[in-house]
Amino acid sequence: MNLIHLAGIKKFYMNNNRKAYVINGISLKVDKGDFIVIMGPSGSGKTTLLNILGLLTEASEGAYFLEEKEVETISAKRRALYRNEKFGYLVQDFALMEEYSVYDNIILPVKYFRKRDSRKNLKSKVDILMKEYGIEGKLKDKVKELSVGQRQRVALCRALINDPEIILADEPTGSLDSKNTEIVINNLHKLNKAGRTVIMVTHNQELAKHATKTFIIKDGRIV
Ligand SMILES: Nc1ncnc2c1ncn2[C@@H]1O[C@H](COP(=O)(O)OP(=O)(O)OP(=O)(O)O)[C@@H](O)[C@H]1O
Repeated sequence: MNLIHLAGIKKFYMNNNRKAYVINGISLKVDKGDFIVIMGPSGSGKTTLLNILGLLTEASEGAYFLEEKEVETISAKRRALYRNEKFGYLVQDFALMEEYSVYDNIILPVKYFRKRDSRKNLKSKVDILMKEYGIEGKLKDKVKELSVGQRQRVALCRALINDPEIILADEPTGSLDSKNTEIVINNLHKLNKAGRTVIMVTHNQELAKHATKTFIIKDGRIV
């Protein structure tokens, strides 16, 4: 069973009453345990594709099968649940809330979509993750007080708080020096080896060498 199957996906935005296609007929398959790398020039549609994969953006045409269920046929409510439970997101510059505590940043995905966790349960999940990534003791610190390395670990904890099967990473190393890039990549590899599927957009050719599949996108198509 494919974890993900995209069949002829297109996405357009209206520009002066005309359809401007940013994704123009992409078909691909992702298997459980894959480490997928998506590359391509700036503006080629990589982020849009990642957002479609992560159920953040709806495709305009084509079919998206998630575990063989066509996403279109899933109710909006269930889709939101899937989005939050199946996917963890890691983005460039981490998109953390600077003025908030580490704890509040990590639980953000839970806060928005899932109320089922008791406070105590949640706290213990956060503790386990923070320990795993060596930032225990930073729970109440504001993110703006942290180093780059600590921030990236907070971002990883946030991506993992719902124990997602799939990690979507959009240029997670884009703004990092080589040491921190290596740490992020090693962490993604560890998570992949532990059974999580990773889909990563990157400009860094070096990082593609670990991929199980690499897709090069140009003008909204796989080339
Ligand atoms: N909401 C939107 N409305 C209109 N056009 C959009 C929208 N979002 C993205 N685009 C356009 O879609 C194209 C693809 O954008 P996308 O961000 O997916 O590219 P990318 O390959 O990730 O680029 P980069 O490497 O620079 O981040 C761009 O031309 C962009 O301007």
